[in-house]
Parts: sequence; C-alpha cells; structure tokens
Amino acid sequence: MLKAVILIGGPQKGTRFRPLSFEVPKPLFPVAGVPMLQHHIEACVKVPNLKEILLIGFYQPNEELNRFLFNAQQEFKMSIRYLQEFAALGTGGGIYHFRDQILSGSPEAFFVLNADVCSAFPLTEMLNFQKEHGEPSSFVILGTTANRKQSMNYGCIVENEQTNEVLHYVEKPSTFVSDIINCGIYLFNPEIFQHIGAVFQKNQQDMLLEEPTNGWQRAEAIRLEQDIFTALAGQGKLYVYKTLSFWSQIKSAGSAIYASRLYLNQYHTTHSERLAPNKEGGPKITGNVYIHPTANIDPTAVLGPNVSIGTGVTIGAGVRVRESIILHGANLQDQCCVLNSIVGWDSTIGKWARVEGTPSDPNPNDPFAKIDSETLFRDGKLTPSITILGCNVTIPSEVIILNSIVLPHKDLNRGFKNQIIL
Ligand SMILES: Nc1nc2c(ncn2[C@@H]2O[C@H](COP(=O)(O)OP(=O)(O)O[C@H]3O[C@H](CO)[C@@H](O)[C@H](O)[C@@H]3O)[C@@H](O)[C@H]2O)c(=O)[nH]1
Repeated sequence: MLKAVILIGGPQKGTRFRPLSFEVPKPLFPVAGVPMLQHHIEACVKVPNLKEILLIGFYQPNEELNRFLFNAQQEFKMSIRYLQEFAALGTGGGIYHFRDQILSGSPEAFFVLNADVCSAFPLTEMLNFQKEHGEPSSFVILGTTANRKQSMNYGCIVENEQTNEVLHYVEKPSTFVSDIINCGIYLFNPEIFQHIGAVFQKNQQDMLLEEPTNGWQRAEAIRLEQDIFTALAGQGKLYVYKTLSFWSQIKSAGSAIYASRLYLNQYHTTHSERLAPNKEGGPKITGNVYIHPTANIDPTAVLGPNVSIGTGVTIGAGVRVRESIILHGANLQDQCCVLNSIVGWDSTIGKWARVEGTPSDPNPNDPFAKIDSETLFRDGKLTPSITILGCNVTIPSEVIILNSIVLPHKDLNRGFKNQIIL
C-alpha cells in the first residue's frame, strides 16, 4: 500500500503571492480552473494502490480548506486529511511529527510533494525507477534540468551518471554546483524516519548543551533538504529520477499564470472536457481556455490563449482576455481588455478599460529556463510584472492599469502605471 503527503506550508509562507493569498490559502488558489492542490491529488489518485493523501501544514483549519477536503474526498473517493503542525516544523519536521499517521496501515512507501510546484507528477515512473535502481530501501528525488544561473535558486544534485545515485546535494548554493535541480517531489519508505529521527535526537542533544532559550521547538524543525539529503548523498541511499516532462515552481502570482498555461496544455491528454471549444453562439476561443460552466460570456468576446475563467464571472460584449486568470464573481464590462493579469474575486472592470501586465515567462529560447519568481522590487523599483487586482476592486471605464498591484476593496478613480495601490 502507498500513501502521499502534500506539504502545504502555512500563512507565513506564500508572501510573494499577496494580495491573492489574503483571500484564500495559496495552495487553494485556482490554477487552470482548479485549486493548485487538486492537480497533485489527481496525480496521486491515479497511482495504483495509493490509499491515502495527507496534507501537512500550519494553517489553522479554515472553511475553504474544509470545503476543499470534503469535496475532494467525495470526488476522488479516497481518504484525504489535513494534519496541522503546532508550528512551522520545516519540510522534514512535519512528516516526522506525523510519522505515526503516515505509517498507520503499514504503507511500504509514500510520496512527499511540495504544494507549490506544478508538474506532470510522474509518480508511477518514480515507483518503477525505484524498483529498477538502487537498493530496495532507497529514496528517490524527482529532478529536472535547469540552466546554470537559475539552478542556484533550487536544491542542486550531483549524480553518478551510470547509477543515478545522488553523490552530492546542496540546497540553493551560492556558486554553481549542478544543473540538475530538486523538483520538490520525493518517494520515501518508512526508513526515512530513522534518518529524520537521528537529526531530531542530535538537535535535542545540541540544545541541552546550549544556553536555555525558548527554542524547544527548534529540535523538531528539520529541513529535508539541508538536514537529510545533504547527509544521505553518497551513501547509496538517495537516487534522482530525471524527468523531461513539464515542471515549474509556483511562488509568485506571475508564475500561477505560467503554471496555468502548462496545466491547460496538459488537459489535451488528461481532461479535454476542461478545455473550452469554439462553438456556435459562444465566444471566440484561441488556444487553451478554461471556462467554468456558471460563467456568463457574451458571444462577441475573444478569449485566449491561456485564460481561466472562474465561477459566476460575467464577460460583456467585445471583451478581450489573454494570458490571464479571472477569479469567481468578476465582472468584465463591454469592450474592456485584460492581458497578463489576475483579476480578483468580485472585481469589476469598467467599459473600454485596459488592464495589462508584463509577463514573467521563462526565456523561450532556452529549453532549460525556469520562471524567475522575482521579488517585488529590484534596485528600489517595482519590477514590471503581471497586473493583479485584489478581491472586490473596481476599475472605472476608459482607464489603463499597467504593471500594477491593486490591494483588495479599492475603488479606483483613474488609471495607474507601475504602482502598488494600497
Ligand atoms: N508542512 C510544512 N510545509 C512546509 C514548511 N515549510 C515549507 N513547507 C512547504 O514545503 C514546500 C517547500 O517550501 P520552501 O521551504 O519554501 O522551499 P523552496 O524554496 O520552495 O525550495 C524547495 O522546493 C524547490 C522546488 O520547488 C527545491 O528545488 C528546493 O530544493 C526545496 O526543496 C512548499 O510547498 C511549502 O509550502 C513547514 O514548516 N511545514
């Protein structure tokens, strides 16, 4: 029997996702029409003999999360539970804290997935790879190739090219180590807890020797990457399965638009029913577009490529939307234009208004380029990025909003360019 754990972090995480993460926990933000986490769950339920999915994080249980869990259990007919850490215990501390829950029912192996990645999740391939490579109790990291410069933003893996054993692991190195990076998707077996447990014991002993502080939590805060992988590298225990399929991190709101594009494209093979067709009396669709069945769209609107339209959205005559996510309840009035933007829940864009951002796509000429999840400011200036309207924002008619972030509940009375509107 197999299980899967999804590390969903908590409210202090996902800061680059503000103001969108004010309204909904980042792992539930819709990407290609469904909550980010649902893509992980859909991949897990396809794995034969996978019996339970555990979400581990430090969010207070909340209505959205409960509703999501309830719906997902119903839809996928699988046990999907949320386990709340008492504090941020790190990527290794959380699974160690809940080891009894993970091991109940005696799974022979379990996946651990970072929630903030978008991937084709080649989980069955990882299982097969594990059977063919290394010793029976070895662990597998999913890896992909990045370019030299960007690789340093990730965990970097040096492998034995014949055996794929991980010989050396460095988390976010300051100089180049390897262009194979950690995708944040792992296959473990119960033995991993011995390794995490040894780090926990050592942390505890170290703390006894230190001056007393209120650092009692520190022994439990364990990072898989720095504390476990670095030590396991070169021990014949850790292997890397390199994937050629799509993969990206979802850190910033801009990367959610990019991730949407990747998932919409995958829908051709996995969920063709989620892709809007061009049909008589409907809007003109170019490329891949997701439209929730409750959205009300004027037939003269032109949508796509890479557009996701949420529940109850209204789109008026002559509206143009491209490379954007329109969240539920938004109202795009006649002839407005939305490009490279995220329009927040229940926002209204007036007639003939133009809401536009700058895409932060990876360099299309570099096959290994990843999306740069830029910080908001560079050299004291706001980095040009996608435009984000928080929830319940009103944009008046006939204005331009360019490369701006508008915080929730703002009623703007003019156009803005390169600004954060508080
Ligand atoms: N439950 C729980 N989850 C956590 C915690 N801290 C982080 N997470 C979750 O663990 C994942 C990793 O988060 P970060 O710690 O922010 O790491 P990162 O910068 O994303 O880097 C990791 O992922 C990269 C791939 O996306 C890797 O390349 C890198 O090596 C590392 O594993 C995210 O899904 C985050 O929500 C925690 O204390 N508790």
